[in-house]
Amino acid sequence: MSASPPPASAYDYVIVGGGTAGSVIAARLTEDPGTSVCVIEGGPSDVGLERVLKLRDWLGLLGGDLDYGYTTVEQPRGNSHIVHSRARVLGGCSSHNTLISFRPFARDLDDWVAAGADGWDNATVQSYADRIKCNITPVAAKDRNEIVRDWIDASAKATGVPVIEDFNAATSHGGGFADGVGFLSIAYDPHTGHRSSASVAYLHPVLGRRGNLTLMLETWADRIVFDGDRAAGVEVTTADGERRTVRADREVILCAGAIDTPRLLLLSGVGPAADLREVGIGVRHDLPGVGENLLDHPESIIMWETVRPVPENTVMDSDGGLFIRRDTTDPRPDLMFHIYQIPFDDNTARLGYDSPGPRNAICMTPNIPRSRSRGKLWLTSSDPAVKPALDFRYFTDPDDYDATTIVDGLKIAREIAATEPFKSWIKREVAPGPAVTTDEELSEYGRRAAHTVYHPAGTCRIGADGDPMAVVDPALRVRGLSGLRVADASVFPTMPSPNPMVTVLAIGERAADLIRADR
Ligand SMILES: Cc1cc2nc3c(=O)[nH]c(=O)nc-3n(C[C@H](O)[C@H](O)[C@H](O)COP(=O)(O)OP(=O)(O)OC[C@H]3O[C@@H](n4cnc5c(N)ncnc54)[C@H](O)[C@@H]3O)c2cc1C
Repeated sequence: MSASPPPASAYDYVIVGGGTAGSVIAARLTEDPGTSVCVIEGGPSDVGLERVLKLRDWLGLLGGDLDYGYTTVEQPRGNSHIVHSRARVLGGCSSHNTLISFRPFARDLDDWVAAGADGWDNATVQSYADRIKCNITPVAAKDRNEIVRDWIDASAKATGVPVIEDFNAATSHGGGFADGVGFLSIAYDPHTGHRSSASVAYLHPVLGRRGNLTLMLETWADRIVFDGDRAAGVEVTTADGERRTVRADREVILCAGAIDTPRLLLLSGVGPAADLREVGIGVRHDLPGVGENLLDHPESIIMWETVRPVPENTVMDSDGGLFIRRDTTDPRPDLMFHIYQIPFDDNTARLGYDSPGPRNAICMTPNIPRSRSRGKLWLTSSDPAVKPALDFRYFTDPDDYDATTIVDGLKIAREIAATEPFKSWIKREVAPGPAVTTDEELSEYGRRAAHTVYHPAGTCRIGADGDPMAVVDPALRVRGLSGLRVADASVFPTMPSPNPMVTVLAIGERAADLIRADR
């Protein structure tokens, strides 16, 4: 099967990035046979690529040939060793992530509207989430691991939160939930264990069937080409090293993700003028918000050795979630935990902790749903091959809210580990270990062993017209230029409380409508 027609010189729309949002937009726009779309994707196809499609193998993809692997600058109050995995394959991060699927909460979207994202209210965004084609389902009965069941029971008992059977049922038409614990909802096929990623759900069914959809794989977008203030195409380097320009008669749509979309704008002279001049890039358009407002969900880890091997059945070794609400003035949870049924030990091993065998560890990773630290991304060179600098400024918020949240999380995790039926699984606490007890010690350990839930976002945020730091308007058009839109995780004004992929998919769905409406 030929995946797509041979490249032409011009298309109606050129999409940079066949990732999570890019796959949705490409599929939706080409439903109209009269609209031509070219997707420039840095990675290969995932069709038939079993190591990608088999969801349980996700961890093996991190750090490999399908991972761009972005490091950070030194984090004086956090962990300087975090590597931010970003997928280099069709489907983007939905092709190497864990596909945990949460709709955003109503209050998260109220925050967006308050930040100037007119039209991104809860009712509208949920109606786009209703359209998502990925197969999102709570963990199937056969995949429900005994230790996760016992952890859910113990969490409910220790913390008083309800057991929730389907988290998204509570969110989609109910606005969200305050707290709860349960098996996660995951975008997968329980019969095959395969991903239901953005590429699987949106592109695979149409590849080779739509003459108006062209994929340029293993092709890197180096710069946006402008005709005056209008984006007229993209300069790319193809798999065999050829440099060429792919022209867009209508629009260029950037879907390269929260790191590579601002990187491409900056390389194209769109960003903070002084920063661009410093690296010798001519200023096309002074847009000070590009690369600012770098958001994430930071997490830490507590690990135990188990008395007997953890049973094998699972979706992807991280099948349960717990939400706690400490601040009762807000309807949303403010502390989340994933459970890992494997030793998730990169950061603890670096700190000198031992690691139980592969089937003899259980971990909890408390994370901060609405972290108050804000980071920045910038270029250190005009060479497109040089990776940008990322400074998440982890744990730098003035009230120490972020570090306090992690300390609370580690303490709650210990209470759960002391509660039956989970307690009977535990042989010993491996990290941070029983000697680490005071808030100061827990904060120090929690920040040094910190990790990312892999959710960078916000670096080209939506905002109102008068907001100088807004990069795109509420219709996702880059401010001050024409023919150029951004649609991916970089447009988030603030971070949705839970895992963000469903929000990104909904952005893709709505972006397609906004693009069609402007046509
Ligand atoms: C390991 C991991 C686990 C995660 N787990 C979850 C989870 O369980 N649930 C959840 O909700 N979220 C999860 N996330 C986050 C979620 O996957 C992302 O927020 C989301 O997929 C981002 O989508 P995007 O469209 O913004 O970017 P991406 O999906 O990253 O798409 C960007 C695409 O652009 C391409 N690209 C980039 N630059 C260029 C260029 N210059 N030229 C050509 N192509 C380019 C890339 O190859 C990629 O395909 C996880 C992320 C990771 C990394």
